[in-house]
Amino acid sequence: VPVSGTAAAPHATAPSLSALHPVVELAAERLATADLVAAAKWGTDSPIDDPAREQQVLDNVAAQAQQLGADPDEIRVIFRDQIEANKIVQRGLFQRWTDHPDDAPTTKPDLSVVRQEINRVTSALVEALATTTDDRGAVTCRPELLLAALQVHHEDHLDALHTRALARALRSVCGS
Ligand SMILES: C=C(O[C@@H]1C=C(C(=O)O)C=C[C@H]1O)C(=O)O
Repeated sequence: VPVSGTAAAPHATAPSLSALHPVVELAAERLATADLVAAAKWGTDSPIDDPAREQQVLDNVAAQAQQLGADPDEIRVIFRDQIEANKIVQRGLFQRWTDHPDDAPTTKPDLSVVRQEINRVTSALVEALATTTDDRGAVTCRPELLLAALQVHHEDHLDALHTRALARALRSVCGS
């Protein structure tokens, strides 16, 4: 009798994914870019908070939402949370690197290149939000979101800092 969950078929008995799984996965992917942003800013004059760039991000997602037939204001609110969550990770890493200089990054990514990656994930997340408008308005949204968050937490091996930031990022996904 074959043992279930062996290396040959690791996902054979995996539970089905919640409709909101892509939303959570992309929110986590966007948060993963915060590590690169923090490394790009560490030891430079670039501040963690960049209000002009934030405005650009919010205007872009609102315009994309409009094109996709989603509610631009709703998408803006959700992205304010993505931005706050991103800064939680950056601040957490700055604190960690201040306390433990040996953990500080030794290479500095180019912020403009990292922002291109952020733009890509941002756009995919707006799409995922637009296609889950009905799921996000349903009474099942919160349990589905929690299930998806637990799955992504497990899949991505999120540490405490990224888990806390992910919870912040998902605050308004089911409405406020
Ligand atoms: C990610 C950055 O840091 C902050 C977070 C932003 C975001 O999540 O889009 C935008 C600007 C900054 O306030 C960045 O500077 O690009």
